[in-house]
Amino acid sequence: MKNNSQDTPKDSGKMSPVKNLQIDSKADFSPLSKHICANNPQLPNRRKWIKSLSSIGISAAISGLSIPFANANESLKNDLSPKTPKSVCAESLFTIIPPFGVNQAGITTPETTDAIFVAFKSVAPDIETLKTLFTRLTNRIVFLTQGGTPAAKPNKNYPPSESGMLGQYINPDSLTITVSVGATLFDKRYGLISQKPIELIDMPDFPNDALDTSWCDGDLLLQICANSKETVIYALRDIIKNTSQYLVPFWKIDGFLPSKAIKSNTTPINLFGFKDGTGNPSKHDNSLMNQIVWVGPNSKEPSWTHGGSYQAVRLIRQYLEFWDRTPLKQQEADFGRHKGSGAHLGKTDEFEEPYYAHNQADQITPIDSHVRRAEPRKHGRHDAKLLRRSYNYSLGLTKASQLDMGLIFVSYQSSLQKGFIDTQNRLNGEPLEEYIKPFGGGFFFALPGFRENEILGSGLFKLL
Ligand SMILES: C=CC1=C(C)c2cc3[nH]c(cc4nc(cc5[nH]c(cc1n2)c(C)c5CCC(=O)O)C(CCC(=O)O)=C4C)c(C)c3C=C
Ligand SMILES: [Fe+2]
Repeated sequence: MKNNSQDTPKDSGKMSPVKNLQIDSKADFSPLSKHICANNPQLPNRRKWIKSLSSIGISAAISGLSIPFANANESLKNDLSPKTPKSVCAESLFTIIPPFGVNQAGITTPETTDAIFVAFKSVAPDIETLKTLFTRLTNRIVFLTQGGTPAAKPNKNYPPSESGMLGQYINPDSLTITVSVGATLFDKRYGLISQKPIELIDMPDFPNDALDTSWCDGDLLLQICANSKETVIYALRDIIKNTSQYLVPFWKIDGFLPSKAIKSNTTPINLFGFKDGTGNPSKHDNSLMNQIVWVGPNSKEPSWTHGGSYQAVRLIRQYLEFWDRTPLKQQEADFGRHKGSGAHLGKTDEFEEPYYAHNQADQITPIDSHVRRAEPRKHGRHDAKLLRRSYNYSLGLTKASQLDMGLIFVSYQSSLQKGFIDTQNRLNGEPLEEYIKPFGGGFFFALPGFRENEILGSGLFKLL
């Protein structure tokens, strides 16, 4: 019988399939706790939950047998996009975001309270070893995101198979692990040059940037999201333990979002005290997502990229002490929205369109404001062809005894140029720049999704 260690399935460097158990995507993954989900008020009791698991074959996972991870049932197989689960309870330790699909999870799936972004340099000596790395990574993602019992305890003369920090059962906790690659992975080392996504470049300096190279770029980026700190830390430790021959962590930053907003599925409020995310395109609009987020067959991109997305990550320090001494009127003018409601200036509803959408001559929202520069609405909506999925960070104090806090700005887009770069160029010189300073991040390409029995990035490797 196999367990979930890094050698399951065979870690031979060949594109060996990932085997797994079947799980019913419609199964009840509501929490055991007494918490009542706003969108799932009818909770089953513990016995019912365990029954529902055993009836779908999870018992093998719970008892630590062969392949301790689960995957989607037939209906999920037929519909591979990682849809927002219908009865997600943000507080639930038991929510599984299926890792399989045409697109990776963690992009249009619900935001979580916690995240880690970690960039790695690859030390895999050749392409075969790189394939082995992606096989291992896939196996760990499949296990961690669906939970189960860690591998059996080994001989006491060896290190344990995992950290043990989550106890004897690993809950899925809405965990997603999204894998992206940087432009440097396509350098001479692995013979991948011809397969590079055409717009993938190292992140350039923008005018307001003060980039610190120790916080920039990387061969590979993991975005690890879940609804607790311990779940994201556990996942990162597991991945480091299982990939340390191939990957060296290069920079890492922890992100958080207000749990109140995540639980109630409302727009998170950022560190400046403004609702942040209101203007995003709807993740539930598949055709909009295909246009704005996912690389598709209508592009000139290499075919293996279809279903992937360009990812822009910007580490942006926010000068909070300075901001907190700024008059409300100025704060609202800088953003172009009201502080409490998040509505456009002069409006009351968060989602109401601004005056300038219908009349470009209107000045209620200053021309220079953040939202107006980002999304001028000169030709309708979505001038900014990107989907934002940002987190706050907190790194302690600067050498000047100021709060070292800010935004891990993350956007996904089908075109880096039409998405992040064009939008950033419109924002260059905005009044908000007095309060923010980008110091790191990078441009990456989030790999397409993978099916059960497939390996992340297999499309890329098959072409070689
Ligand atoms: C290049 C893209 C963007 C960067 C970088 C960026 C930084 C940044 N943004 C905020 C806070 C807010 N941004 C808001 C809206 C908004 N921002 C961008 C793009 C970037 N922001 C876009 C495309 C939009 C949407 C505009 C619209 O549709 O009208 C808002 C308003 C609420 C919302 O729509 O989300 C806030 C608040 C910070 C603090 C920041 C850097 C630290
Ligand atoms: Fe913004």
